[in-house]
Amino acid sequence: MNEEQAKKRILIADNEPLFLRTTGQLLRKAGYECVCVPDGTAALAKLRSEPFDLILSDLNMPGNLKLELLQQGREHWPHIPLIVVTGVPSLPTAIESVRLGIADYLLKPVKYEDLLASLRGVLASPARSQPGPVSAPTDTDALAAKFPSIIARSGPMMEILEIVDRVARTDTNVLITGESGTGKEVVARAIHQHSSRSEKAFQVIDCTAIPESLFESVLFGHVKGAFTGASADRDGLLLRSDGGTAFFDELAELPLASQAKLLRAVQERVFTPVGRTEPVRIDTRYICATNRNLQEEVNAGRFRQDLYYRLGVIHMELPPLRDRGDDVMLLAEAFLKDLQREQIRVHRFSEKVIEQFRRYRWPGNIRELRNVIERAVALSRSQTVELADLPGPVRDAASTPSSPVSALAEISREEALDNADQQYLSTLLKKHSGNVSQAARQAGLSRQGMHNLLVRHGLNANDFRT
Ligand SMILES: Nc1ncnc2c1ncn2[C@@H]1O[C@H](COP(=O)(O)OP(=O)(O)OP(=O)(O)O)[C@@H](O)[C@H]1O
Repeated sequence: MNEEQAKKRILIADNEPLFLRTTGQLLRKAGYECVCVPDGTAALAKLRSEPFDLILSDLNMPGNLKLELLQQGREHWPHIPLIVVTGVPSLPTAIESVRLGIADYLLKPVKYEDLLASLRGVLASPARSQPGPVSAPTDTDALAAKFPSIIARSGPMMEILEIVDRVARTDTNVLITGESGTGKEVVARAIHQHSSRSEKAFQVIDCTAIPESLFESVLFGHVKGAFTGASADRDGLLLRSDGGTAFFDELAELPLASQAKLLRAVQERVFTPVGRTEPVRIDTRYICATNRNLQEEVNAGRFRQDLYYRLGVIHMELPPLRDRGDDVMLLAEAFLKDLQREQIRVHRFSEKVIEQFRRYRWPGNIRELRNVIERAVALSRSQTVELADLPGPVRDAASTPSSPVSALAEISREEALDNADQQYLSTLLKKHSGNVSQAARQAGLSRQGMHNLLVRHGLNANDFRT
């Protein structure tokens, strides 16, 4: 038994007798002192009469059906970190728990190792595990001003900003989903910048850029001589996020074997560099992003459920730009203003352009909007962006298609080539079932080059997946 643990007193509240008994026994064996109670009311009574270092609480139990234990616990004993264990995950309660400043949120059945890892992590970082309850939601202007990097005013985005505001104050792992170009990385950075980890690194880890065979070495590092070519000790990407945030982009692309290795680092908060035997302890918050539906990936056996639960404690789905109402014009004006620093002569959009911006469906979302505006500003011959400065798909959105011959007669050579390019890319993506890397290889382009072309033509590789 370790001295440190022997001093820690844990209050366990759960109305499942079996869970209560076994958890109490296991944690006592691990050296903790445990007090077990069957409901929220008994837990509050214990808190009033005895000192505790941590509360482990069920969500759905008598005396906590309206989150009384969580609310009063955080209000009267904000110094005692609280871990929630629930059998019924639900977004509203997860968000509400986060709002109240809970330190971790675990799903039943909880593996004993996961529980221990969570307890140790929370007890080891007291300053961050007690973010305290969050004040009432601020008004729209104040919220928008708080996150200047996220330009938004629409209802769906204000809800997102509220969640960003809340989760930034906790250490909970966050999964951000949404179509390509909806701002997942922008949101992840905002969470980091407003968190207690903001002084430390925000480390981007692009899951598509790490070959499966090098995953451990790239992520965890290696020692000199660990394998052929390892000529010196090298730290991995994960270590750079120690004390800060690791942002795993395109998480769903991670092969299953790599997922298993990542799971250990996430749940046990340790990893072992290649060629070493001693594990390294790490204090990282995970924010992950993907444009796939991770639950579907789990159902299809392509993504580990345990990792999904660990990383997706809070799940935020970013709305596509077409569902953000007039945010499209807010963003367009902001991008135009940005560009004016270099291109002072263009400073407004014509009425018809504004109409098309509102009508077009923006499959490449905000990234596409930005590219369209950059292109238009470069092409524009006056102070106003006109329809002719927009690429074909945006200009023609929702207009009745004319016959190919008359359509061709109306457009410039550049546009005709543009259209042919778009058709070529569609055929290529169809052939490779939406696999951008394969399509890029056949076209003799880099993956990024292909990605840029797709955005320019308003194509989404996901639409070609089979
Ligand atoms: N709300 C926003 N306000 C201002 N700029 C934004 C906003 N959302 C996204 N952007 C800009 O749009 C571009 C794409 O954003 P980002 O890379 O965060 O999207 P993403 O969803 O992570 O894309 P992908 O899925 O392709 O990785 C970036 O240039 C970013 O700065």
